[in-house]
Amino acid sequence: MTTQSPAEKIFVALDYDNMDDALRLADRLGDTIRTMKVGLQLFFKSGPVILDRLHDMGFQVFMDCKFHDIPNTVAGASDSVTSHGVYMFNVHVGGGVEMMRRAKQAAITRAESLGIAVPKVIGVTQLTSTTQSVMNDEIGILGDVGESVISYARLAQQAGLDGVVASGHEIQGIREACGSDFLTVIPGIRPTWAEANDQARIMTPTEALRAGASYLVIGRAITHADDPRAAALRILEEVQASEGAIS
Ligand SMILES: O=c1ccn([C@@H]2O[C@H](COP(=O)(O)O)[C@@H](O)[C@H]2O)c(=O)[nH]1
Repeated sequence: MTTQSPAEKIFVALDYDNMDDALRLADRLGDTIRTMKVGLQLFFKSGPVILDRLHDMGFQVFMDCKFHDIPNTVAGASDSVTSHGVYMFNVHVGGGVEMMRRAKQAAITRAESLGIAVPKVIGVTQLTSTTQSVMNDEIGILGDVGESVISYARLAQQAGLDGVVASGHEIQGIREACGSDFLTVIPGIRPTWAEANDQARIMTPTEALRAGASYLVIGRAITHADDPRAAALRILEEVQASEGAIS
């Protein structure tokens, strides 16, 4: 397993409503950050061309589309997103094992037919905006939110997925349950100087990397900063300054 630098472990969430702003930000970060996350807001405004533009600029793309549908439909969507050469995409674990299996299989089949790398397929567990009480009282899932995430991670692994999206608080439990090769992609990342906004289960970049996160997803702490590039560099400096934070 190759050791990655902190910058390689940070995915920047390009949550913009237009392609120009997204590409401008990506361009400003291009000498440090390797992977950009494209979500539904930007994708619906730009269309798939945003993926081509980011690839042309040399970025890897995490397509955060969170598929959740019947297995056949998710397999079709996985086939389509794979044909754009993305590095990673995700599906909701709540769709079940068969749905996740079909997503991964479709990704493998399409990537092999195109002779490209098979994308990492990642399962979304409990959203990082979900609190204990929202999960229990609104959604109606009983038990502890952390335990629910770990049981979803086990299901994702059983289905052959490469890892899960979870909060920083569950990294250690996922590693114990699924092993250290199973990827943990962690949003809800907040440096001490950033607002929590709508995120509930948050952690600082340094804490999450210390806990063993494979990747951090960071949006507003960078994109809403007065100087996004300075914010990204500050995060990298904080992480690098914390000895032993990087595995
Ligand atoms: O559980 C989840 C799954 C996905 N996300 C996405 O990550 C970013 C986080 O952005 P911030 O501005 O740093 O809060 C955003 O694109 C979400 O859609 C998540 O936050 N939690």
